[in-house]
Amino acid sequence: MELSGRGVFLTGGAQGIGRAITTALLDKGAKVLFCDVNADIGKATEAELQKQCGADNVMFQQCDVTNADQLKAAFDQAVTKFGAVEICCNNAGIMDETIWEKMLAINTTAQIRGSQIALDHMRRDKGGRGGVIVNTVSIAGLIPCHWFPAYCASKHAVVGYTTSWARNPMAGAMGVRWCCLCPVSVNTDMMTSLQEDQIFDMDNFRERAADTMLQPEEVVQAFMRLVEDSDNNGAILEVWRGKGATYRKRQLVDMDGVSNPMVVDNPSQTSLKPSDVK
Ligand SMILES: NC(=O)C1=CN([C@@H]2O[C@H](COP(=O)(O)OP(=O)(O)OC[C@H]3O[C@@H](n4cnc5c(N)ncnc54)[C@H](O)[C@@H]3O)[C@@H](O)[C@H]2O)C=CC1
Ligand SMILES: CCCCC/C=C\C=C\C(=O)C/C=C\C/C=C\CCCC(=O)O
Repeated sequence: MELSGRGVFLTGGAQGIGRAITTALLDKGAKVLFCDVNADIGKATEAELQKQCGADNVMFQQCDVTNADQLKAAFDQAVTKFGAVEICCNNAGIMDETIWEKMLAINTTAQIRGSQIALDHMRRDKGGRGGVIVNTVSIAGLIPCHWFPAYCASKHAVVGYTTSWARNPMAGAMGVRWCCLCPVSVNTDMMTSLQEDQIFDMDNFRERAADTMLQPEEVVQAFMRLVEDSDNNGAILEVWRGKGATYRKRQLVDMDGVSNPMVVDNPSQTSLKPSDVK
């Protein structure tokens, strides 16, 4: 997919992964409306990016993605400004097990709602131009994570939702691709400002994550691959430090030659050992 001139809608773009993706898309000539609940950081980011890339090419809209009306209005604003949206990135997310219902509203419900709004606008069988919907998930959407069970659930749900739409028999006629971006831990505010009680067993996770942490730019490369590969509907792209981005395959594995074969996602990258299989 050629990106120059394409209209983009992205949530949670004031900082972190969303800001890095926005910057990279602008560098490739796309036009981006990013929204965020944080108006101060959003406006500051808008000013910096407009200076770098031109005031007509990038725009910020304050929006709480859990507010359905605000989310629809922000998306519609992108359509009005750019003529059409062909790339939608549902990216806004939080990690805080103490407010898990709000976390599910942001990480899951709003990503589903944003996807539905984008699909309605993009689908070719209803007069749209087609496009791609990329949902920022996480490795936590693919494997169990005892440090943050509700976050993990919020991300697994998005993988199920996104890949289910990709399998729709009408997908070809709709002309809309569905992708999951699944990085391991990334050095952003989400990670650096996390408080002790927001996840379980923080010290253990810190130790585990120290060697595997990505920079936002590494996630951007993976995002670009998802958007630019035009034959990847239903893709789940994992991003691990040192291994770069790899498309994930589910495999039927006979773990120990004794138990029933089971479906495992990339066994070498999970903590599963044959002795774990009951
Ligand atoms: N940082 C990490 O280790 C990883 C993050 N992710 C996912 O990447 C996405 C982006 O996260 P980061 O850039 O790391 O975090 P971040 O905290 O740096 O940025 C998230 C942005 O989302 C915005 N946001 C939060 N709630 C919102 C709401 N209700 N409405 C609108 N905007 C809202 C925040 O204001 C912030 O600007 C999230 O979905 C996160 O789950 C995935 C894997 C690893
Ligand atoms: C030290 C503070 C950690 C704060 C974590 C903040 C954000 C993390 C967001 C994620 O989406 C986490 C993504 C992946 C972690 C899941 C598993 C890591 C397992 C690593 C391994 O097995 O090597």
